[in-house]
Amino acid sequence: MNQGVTGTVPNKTASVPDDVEPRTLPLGTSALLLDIDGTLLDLAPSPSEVRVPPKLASSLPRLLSRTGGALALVSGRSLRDIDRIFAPSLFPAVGGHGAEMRISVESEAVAAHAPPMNPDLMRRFAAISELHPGILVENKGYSLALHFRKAPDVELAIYDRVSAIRAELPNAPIEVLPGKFVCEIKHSGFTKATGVTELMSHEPFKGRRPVFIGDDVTDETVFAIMPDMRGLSFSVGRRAQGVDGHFQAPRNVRAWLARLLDDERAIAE
Ligand SMILES: O=P(O)(O)OC[C@H]1O[C@H](O[C@H]2O[C@H](CO)[C@@H](O)[C@H](O)[C@H]2O)[C@H](O)[C@@H](O)[C@@H]1O
Ligand SMILES: [Mg+2]
Repeated sequence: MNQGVTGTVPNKTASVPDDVEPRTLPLGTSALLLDIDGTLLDLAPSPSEVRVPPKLASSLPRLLSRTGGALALVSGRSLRDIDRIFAPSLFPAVGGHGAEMRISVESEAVAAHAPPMNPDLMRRFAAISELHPGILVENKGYSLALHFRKAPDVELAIYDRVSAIRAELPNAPIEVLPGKFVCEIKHSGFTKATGVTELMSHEPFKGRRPVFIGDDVTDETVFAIMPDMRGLSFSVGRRAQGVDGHFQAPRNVRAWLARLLDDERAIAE
């Protein structure tokens, strides 16, 4: 059996054809780095309404074991939220777009890379939700997300208010991160890419080939560093520039992850 990755695009600047999924991976030498919302999980009307399908709940712990612990969730969500969603399973994770990190489920130690957001600033940004009852505030402690999926018409008004607050505080170490029907205000100085770079410097990730799958603009920082790490990247639901392939939807990612376990069984037999 070919244990390499097939179906990759040689010229990374070329546009990505339809559904160029990797066929299989050698789990013994790969590190699986997986975005959550829009990649592993289908999007839901609100952050608390996402569900982990039973098959994924079963395949992720098995993949964690088959990779010798080198599987990590790389998310904009806080680690607390990630653990809630995947309970009772626990995974290594980069949370809050690089704001926090847990390298191993054995130690459970969490490294924090961002201080709590200034309470006054937090209050001012949260008050933007008064624009419309459909705006949902997600307080991550070190950052704040304003969700407008239920009030899409207020997107511009939200960004205007955020810009006005930032203009009053030009030296505040914060930046604005747009996502899917969400405007997030976070500390500057860390990203999913800084998180992944740090994670990959630790055992059991160190020395493995990273394979990152993500769906959103915020995942582009990781797509960009994969070539320097001899890694591979795959986008979901859109053909992002510079990636090695593309999954049509989260269900395709989940099916591929389940197939990886079957492939490994075939290799062992
Ligand atoms: O980096 P990710 O794991 O993809 O997380 C990105 C953000 O995901 C969540 O918000 C998004 O998903 C919600 C549930 O499907 C959806 O309702 C919302 O519109 C999306 O923006 C999460 O709430 C954020 O904290 C993450 O940053
Ligand atoms: Mg995502």
